[in-house]
Amino acid sequence: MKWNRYTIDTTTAAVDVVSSCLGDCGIEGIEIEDNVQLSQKDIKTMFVDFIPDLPPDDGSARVSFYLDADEDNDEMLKKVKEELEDMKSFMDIGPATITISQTEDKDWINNWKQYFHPFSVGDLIIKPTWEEYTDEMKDHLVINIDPGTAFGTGSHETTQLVIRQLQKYCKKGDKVLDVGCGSGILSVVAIMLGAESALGTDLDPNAIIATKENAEVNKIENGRIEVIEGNIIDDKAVQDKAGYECYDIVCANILADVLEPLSEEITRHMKHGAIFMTSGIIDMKEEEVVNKFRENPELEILEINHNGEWVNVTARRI
Ligand SMILES: C[S@@+](CC[C@H](N)C(=O)[O-])C[C@H]1O[C@@H](n2cnc3c(N)ncnc32)[C@H](O)[C@@H]1O
Repeated sequence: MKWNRYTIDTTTAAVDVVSSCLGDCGIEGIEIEDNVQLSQKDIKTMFVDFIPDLPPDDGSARVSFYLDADEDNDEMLKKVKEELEDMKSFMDIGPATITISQTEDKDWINNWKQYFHPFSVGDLIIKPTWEEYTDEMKDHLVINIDPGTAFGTGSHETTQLVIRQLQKYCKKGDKVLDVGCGSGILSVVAIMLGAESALGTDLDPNAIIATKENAEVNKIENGRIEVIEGNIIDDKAVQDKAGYECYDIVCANILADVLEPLSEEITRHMKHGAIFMTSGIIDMKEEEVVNKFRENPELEILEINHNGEWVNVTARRI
């Protein structure tokens, strides 16, 4: 589907007013671009793979909206222009010029790919599926990843914290449960490190698709990576499918609010002595999560590691 993208040149001070004027015209869904750096507080509460470097903030901003390119946009555009003109008599909204460009859905979905390039975590190299193998990769374990619209290129600190724990604890023949598998990256890494099988679970149907595709692209034999859509914390059907007392390793890179109830449920699925490696915990929640883990008498905390603001807690089932 083709869209016309209309971009209004305005100022950071007027962004809210311009956005609400678009809402009044009946436009749903806008995009705001400015060069205001994210605060540390913003960054801490976001779960994003890439934070772009921005040029200096010059006070300018752009507000864009999208209209179906196959429809007549003239009437809506006239309405928007009239609203902007009205507003100009009340406050400075910058030039308020409107420029048009065309775009397609797939551009929005694939835009992030320009930032994703091969990188290493310890000895392991993580490579986007669309990039070529190079000579430097030949003595390394290389995994190919295309997360699609799921989370998990491997470049996020939280994913890397778990990958390092897998490198430390994953043994040949292990059975792995990957709760919140996203792109399936942790399951693929576990298999590459010698695990016998990995079961991924996720609430997001796109994660289920991405995990299957990433298993295939890494030439992992059928059946070694399986996936279930659903919530192991409170869905009996998912719990039964996953099975009990059968995993050597459970990895879960999910936010603290999910890990806390998960820490009550998960030991039933783990063998005695199995390892529970978690990440996705922002540092301000570390103490809360650690205390919650300590409430489960079957969990013994082995390690706490940090990467930037993110925390990994690794525990063992007694
Ligand atoms: C930060 S991503 C981690 C993806 C990947 N495992 C990684 O380490 O890069 C968290 C994933 O957990 C999923 N998720 C959130 N709550 C969940 C739950 N209760 N059960 C299963 N998956 C969940 C999200 O849909 C998301 O795909």
